[in-house]
Amino acid sequence: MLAEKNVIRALMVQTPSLPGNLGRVATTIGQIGGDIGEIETVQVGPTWTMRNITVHCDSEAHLQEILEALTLLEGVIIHAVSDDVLQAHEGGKIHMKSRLDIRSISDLRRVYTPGVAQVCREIEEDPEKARIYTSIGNTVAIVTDGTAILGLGDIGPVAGMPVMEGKAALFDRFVGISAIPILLDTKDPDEIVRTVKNIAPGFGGILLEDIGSPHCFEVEERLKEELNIPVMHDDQHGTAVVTLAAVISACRSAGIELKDASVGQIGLGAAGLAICRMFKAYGVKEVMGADLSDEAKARLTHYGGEPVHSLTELMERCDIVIATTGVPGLIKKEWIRQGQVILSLSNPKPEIEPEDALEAGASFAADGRLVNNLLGFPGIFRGVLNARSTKITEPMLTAAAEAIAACTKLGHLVPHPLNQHVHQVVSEAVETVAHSSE
Ligand SMILES: NC(=O)C1=CN([C@@H]2O[C@H](COP(=O)(O)OP(=O)(O)OC[C@H]3O[C@@H](n4cnc5c(N)ncnc54)[C@H](O)[C@@H]3O)[C@@H](O)[C@H]2O)C=CC1
Ligand SMILES: CC(=O)C(=O)O
Ligand SMILES: [Mg+2]
Repeated sequence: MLAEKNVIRALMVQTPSLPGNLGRVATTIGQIGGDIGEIETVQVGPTWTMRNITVHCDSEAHLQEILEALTLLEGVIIHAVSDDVLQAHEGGKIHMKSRLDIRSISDLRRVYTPGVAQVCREIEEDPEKARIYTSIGNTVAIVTDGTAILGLGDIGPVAGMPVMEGKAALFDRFVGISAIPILLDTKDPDEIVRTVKNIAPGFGGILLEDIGSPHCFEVEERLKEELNIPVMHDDQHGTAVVTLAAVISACRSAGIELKDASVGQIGLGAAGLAICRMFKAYGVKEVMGADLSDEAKARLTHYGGEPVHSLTELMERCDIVIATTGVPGLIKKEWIRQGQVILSLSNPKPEIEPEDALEAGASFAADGRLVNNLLGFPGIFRGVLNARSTKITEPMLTAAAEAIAACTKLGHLVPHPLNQHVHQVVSEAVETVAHSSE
């Protein structure tokens, strides 16, 4: 089984400035099974070169093995080893910035008092003008109660903040939306709904994130009903959109008719139930599901899916298997059938490593790093905010999934997430549906 390379370190490495020396370092790292990420030249001396090399290792012991091997190389000096991920998080990942420069007294009077009072009056007379004269229409609240942070479970909202900051950074990077994490010190659905309603005037939309099931279902439904701005639980619908897109692409490459295929979902929580609902709504006839909870299985039945008794039954019967349980290593290699599509989407660790699934005979396999809701939520919100839509509807989500699939290369499951084009096409697809239903 291939290990997971979850230990990421930046090595400050000095080598002689002669051809082949970087090659010696890279070969040594590779021979011991380390994966090289970024290489940055930070300083060039008279006879030496200093580089920052990011290395992905299986464990601390594996890292030590690599360091020891490097120190045996003649002329190579390791000056520092730092934790790249922790370092990137120092001080947090986001920061609210002024769009206007404030240098003179007249700037001050225009941006702040007394000038600002005139703008307040305009908005008081016509609240719609808040869309023009404030950032509200381009701002999304990322709301969590910390109860299902990735697959780490109920670790609380503050421990979940790095995820929320990450989502905010992605909103900014991909679609220019300003997003603000809101951490809730309550898990009570009534209180969550009341709090989100009370803060909603400051936002153009609400992204619910990592709120556990089953209370996430009630919270989202009530907020959608009671607010006149778009609300979406990312773990449900963002994930369902990207999963459907990946499966459409897999079927296209494998020449399978998706609607006639049997789809099996392991884990019927927030992500899993929404995936089943989306496949049913897309016209897939056979959608099966497994969960430890009888209530979760009853919800699947309510939406037209078929609960199965065991994971092995599901693995035997389904052409396409998706897992969102948060349980690493849940799917055994020996359960995989030749040609199956296996999407083990739990973060930070999947139910089966894609390499293992492929080795066991899967035709396509991916984990939650690749098939990730980051391909969906930025464009979906850009689209509804552009259209000034008050809802995110099922046809919009289907259009988003089809847009992602349409810009996926044959043989791939999804487009590269850093490809700006995918976020733009999702946004355009959602906006088009929003305008057509006005
Ligand atoms: N790749 C992506 O874009 C996304 C991945 N996820 C991942 O999916 C996982 C679950 O997230 P949520 O649905 O929000 O959590 P959740 O807590 O709502 O759902 C998890 C479900 O899995 C079930 N489960 C747990 N162990 C099981 C087992 N051994 N067999 C069958 N069912 C089992 C639970 O009963 C529960 O219904 C997390 O690891 C999360 O990171 C979630 C959203 C997006
Ligand atoms: C990607 C994501 O939203 C999750 O794993 O919870
Ligand atoms: Mg999430």
